Amino acid sequence: MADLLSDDEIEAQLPDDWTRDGDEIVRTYEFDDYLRGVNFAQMVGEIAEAQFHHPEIVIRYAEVEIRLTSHEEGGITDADIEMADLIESERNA
Ligand SMILES: C[C@H](O)[C@H](O)[C@H]1CNC2=NC(N)=NC(=O)C2=N1
Repeated sequence: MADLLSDDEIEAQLPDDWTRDGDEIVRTYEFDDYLRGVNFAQMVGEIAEAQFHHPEIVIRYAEVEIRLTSHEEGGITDADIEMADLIESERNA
């Protein structure tokens, strides 16, 4: 079981454009159309399966919101930061 990160650790490790919302880290990505968002959500799902760490994904018209938390630990851990970093890498690939 991973350790919960401190407030300072979260602030220091949060990737650009991600924000903290209580026990979650969150980012909303914008797209030119709905299906690009759907395809992005599929890619995030594949990363989540590979990491066995699953975000909440909300697909809206031309935007996708990703929320990450570590349910078993009850807060934000390295696994959430790593997922955010991996999603950023894929989004910017
Ligand atoms: C049983 C438990 O759900 C699994 O061990 C994994 C699956 N994916 C997960 N995803 C997230 N975000 N947090 C978890 O604690 C988690 N646990």
